[in-house]
Amino acid sequence: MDQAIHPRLTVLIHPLVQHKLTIMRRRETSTGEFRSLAREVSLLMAYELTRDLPIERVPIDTPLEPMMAPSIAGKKLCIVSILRAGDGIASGMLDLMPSARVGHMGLYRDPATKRPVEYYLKLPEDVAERLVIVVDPMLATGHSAAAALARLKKAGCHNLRFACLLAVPEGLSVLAAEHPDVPVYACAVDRMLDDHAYIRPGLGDAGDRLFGTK
Ligand SMILES: O=P(O)(O)OC[C@H]1O[C@H](OP(=O)(O)OP(=O)(O)O)[C@H](O)[C@@H]1O
Ligand SMILES: O=c1cc[nH]c(=O)[nH]1
Ligand SMILES: [Mg+2]
Repeated sequence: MDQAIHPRLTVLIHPLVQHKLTIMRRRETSTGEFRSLAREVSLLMAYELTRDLPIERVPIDTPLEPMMAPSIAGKKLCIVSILRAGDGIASGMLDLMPSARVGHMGLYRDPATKRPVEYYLKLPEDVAERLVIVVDPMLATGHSAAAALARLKKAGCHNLRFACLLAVPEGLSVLAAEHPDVPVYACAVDRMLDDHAYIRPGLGDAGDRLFGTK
């Protein structure tokens, strides 16, 4: 059903992911717990997102004998965090992939127009040669993610993936229309957007919950 909205959507139905996400959604979950859970869920997401990375065999010596052992081929990947809430996802992914490069893109949603406004951009120089995982916990209208992906394509990136905690059909449709080539990973697809473009049932404002700003 969700794949009808976005043909390259993967929903992470693993019980650990779903259980942790439920705790994150709860109103009474504290900032500290929310942040730790975001990190744990993101590590699990990174495991799924990297399942198909190309492998090559390299010669190594074990203490007992030489062997040809599997190793990830090519340049390592780059995580691009959509500030500021994306940082809550990037940190968990970096726990699993500590040598990944990291780019930052500052986008905020104009409260009146609900459209993203770019206020910061810093990418690794060789970003175009890397697999780029764009992270932001919330895919709501989809315009922030679509703008981020468009900006990265303009910078020459052609191997892109987008990862979020929660998506809604509206945002998935925007990504399917504007970036059908980009696989999307989400932990859940929620019911709808409300009149303020918040995800329902959702988890509230991801940035505020991660950083305790409200
Ligand atoms: O799909 P969209 O409708 O574009 O909305 C999603 C965006 O809104 C949130 O960011 P926000 O503007 O609250 O910024 P913040 O991360 O600084 O809190 C969220 O983290 C996304 O970036
Ligand atoms: O529900 C939503 C929508 C956008 N941004 C959030 O943090 N939460
Ligand atoms: Mg916010």
